[in-house]
Amino acid sequence: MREVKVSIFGFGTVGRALVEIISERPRVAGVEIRVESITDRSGTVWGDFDPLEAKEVKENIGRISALGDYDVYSFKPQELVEEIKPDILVDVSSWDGAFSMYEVALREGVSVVTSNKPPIAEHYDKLKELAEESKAGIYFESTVMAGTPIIGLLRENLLGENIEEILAVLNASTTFILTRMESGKSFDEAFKEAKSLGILEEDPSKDIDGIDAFYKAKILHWVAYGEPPEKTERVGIREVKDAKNVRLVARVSKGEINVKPRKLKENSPLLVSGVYNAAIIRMNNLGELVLKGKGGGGRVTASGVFTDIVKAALKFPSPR
Ligand SMILES: NC(=O)c1ccc[n+]([C@@H]2O[C@H](COP(=O)([O-])OP(=O)(O)OC[C@H]3O[C@@H](n4cnc5c(N)ncnc54)[C@H](O)[C@@H]3O)[C@@H](O)[C@H]2O)c1
Ligand SMILES: N[C@@H](CCO)C(=O)O
Ligand code: NA
Repeated sequence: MREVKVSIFGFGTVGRALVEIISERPRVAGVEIRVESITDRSGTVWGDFDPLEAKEVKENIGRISALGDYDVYSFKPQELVEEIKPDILVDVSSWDGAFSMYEVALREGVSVVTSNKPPIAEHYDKLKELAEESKAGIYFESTVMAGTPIIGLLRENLLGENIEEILAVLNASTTFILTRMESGKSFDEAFKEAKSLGILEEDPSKDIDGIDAFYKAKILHWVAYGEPPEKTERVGIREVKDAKNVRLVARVSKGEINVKPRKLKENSPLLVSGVYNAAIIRMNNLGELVLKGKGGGGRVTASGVFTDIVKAALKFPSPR
């Protein structure tokens, strides 16, 4: 059994769901996962604490520093890796600037697992280079479609294909809002309901204005083509009046991404509802491949993060 020490950065909806799944499945595929530290904005707990007790304290008191009987450290994010030296850094925070922390981790040979999109969307080439230099890995399944495995599908498979186009509904919050508006709810009523599901970003304008879907489309472009897009367009859902069969659709093709509301045909695989995402991948040999699955929610996202932790522990290669 190979024990891996993980440092969890961020302890919100996804981070707390992750410690639940780790407690349910501590040993998988010859890997034993040990939570070495957990960080939120109030500090870092490190050592022989019970992650489920930390989850209770976070949920009841709101900050992990209230976990009594354990030392609480106030590491800067970069210090965290240098002091704790985990095997794997798991970022489940909403810190857009987390790239600087990943850079330190990868240079130290610490693999990075993340569900946080901006660092991957804005710095994929540099992160890949750092990972290759230090024989660490960068894994980000849950940045796109949460635990639904579109990233693994593209990074580890389809290597004989030209990816001609990807059309996808990648944001669960706007799908939820649009489907509630279809059934007669106002935008504001639907927005409030989405908030209660725990799928909205810490800054919900990222969902509404298409920024979250745009980050995800950019990540798909990086993985499919190994470069950033030159041509981009982004329109959110604030101006949608008739929501019937409308979804926020991302289109990715070589050199170009756009995100905008589109009215879909009744039989379109993209006409998803609730927290479901869907993607149509068009290729030269395989033709059309459709992937549909949940794209939001704490455990849905933590599931993809968990798989990436095991892949990182096994030093799973990612050709793309
Ligand atoms: N919830 C989902 O369905 C889902 C799905 C896919 C990806 N994600 C992504 O996963 C990440 C976590 O999502 P969530 O739903 O748990 O969000 P959340 O808002 O519930 O939790 C984010 C946590 O990060 C913490 N944080 C932010 N900046 C920090 C910093 N500088 N230092 C320490 N802690 C910091 C916040 O305090 C918060 O506790 C986000 O990047 C989100 O975009 C979420
Ligand atoms: N806010 C995001 C969470 C999943 O990335 C969404 O609604 O899809
Ligand atoms: Na995914």
